[in-house]
Amino acid sequence: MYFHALIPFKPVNPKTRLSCILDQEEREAFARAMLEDVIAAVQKSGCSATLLCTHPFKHENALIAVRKESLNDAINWALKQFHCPALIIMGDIPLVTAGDIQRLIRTEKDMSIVPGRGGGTNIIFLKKPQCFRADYYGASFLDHMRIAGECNFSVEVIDSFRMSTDIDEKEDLVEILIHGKGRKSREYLENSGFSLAIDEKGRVGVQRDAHKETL
Ligand SMILES: Nc1nc2c(ncn2[C@@H]2O[C@H](COP(=O)(O)OP(=O)(O)OP(=O)(O)O)[C@@H](O)[C@H]2O)c(=O)[nH]1
Ligand SMILES: C[C@H](OP(=O)(O)O)C(=O)O
Repeated sequence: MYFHALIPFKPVNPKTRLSCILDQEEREAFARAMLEDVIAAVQKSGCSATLLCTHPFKHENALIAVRKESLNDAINWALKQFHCPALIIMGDIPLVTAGDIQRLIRTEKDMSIVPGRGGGTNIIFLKKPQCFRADYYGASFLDHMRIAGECNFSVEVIDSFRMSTDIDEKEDLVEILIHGKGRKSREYLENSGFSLAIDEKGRVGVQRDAHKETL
C-alpha cells in the first residue's frame, strides 16, 4: 500500500526543551538528524513524504510545504488537500521503522493512532483525512480520540515503544543512545560527545563530553 505521509517540521529554533544541553545551532542539526531517520522509515515503508515546514527548507527525498500558521492550523489545512489516506507523523520519533509504519497503515479500522509519552500523539493514520481535525498540544491523544468519536471513526490504538518514544527532554536522549543503532540521530549525539551515564541510584541518564566536536 502506498500512502502520503505528512511530517510537521520546525527547522528554526526547534526542540527548545533541549536548550539545557544543546545550543540553537545544535538543536537545529539534531532536529534534522531525527527528521532524516523518520523520512528514511517513511520511504522504506513505501510512503512518500511531505514536510510541513514553518520556514523554507530543502530535502531531496521529500516535498515541502511552507506554512506559517500554528501546527494545528497547518495540519488542518493540509488534511483538507488529501483525497486519499494520510499519515501524520512527527519528526521527532527517530526510532520508528518502516515495519512500524506498515503496521499502522494495514489497520482494518478507519484510523490508527500511536500515543506519545505524557499525553501527546506521535502518529495518526487516517483513511478519510478530510473528515478529521488535528488538535495537538496538551493531552492531544485524548483530544484525538474524542475527535475520532465525533467523526464516527473506528480506531486502533497502537502500543509501540519505538513509535511512542518522542524526543522532547534531555532524559529522552537515553533511548536514542540505547536503541538507535544505525540512526542519524544517534550518530549526531555520539559525535557531539553524548554518552550514557548511570547515577549512584542506578538510573540511566546522558552526559556530554565538552571536548568533542559537534557535527
Ligand atoms: N509545521 C509545524 N511544525 C511544528 C511546529 N511546532 C513543532 N513542529 C514540529 O512538530 C513535531 C513535534 O513538535 P514538538 O515536540 O513540540 O517540537 P518542538 O516545537 O521543536 O519542540 P519544543 O520547542 O521543545 O516544544 C516536530 O517534528 C516539530 O518539528 C509548528 O508550529 N509548525
Ligand atoms: C505536538 C505535541 O507534542 P509533544 O509536545 O507531546 O511532544 C503533541 O503530541 O500533542
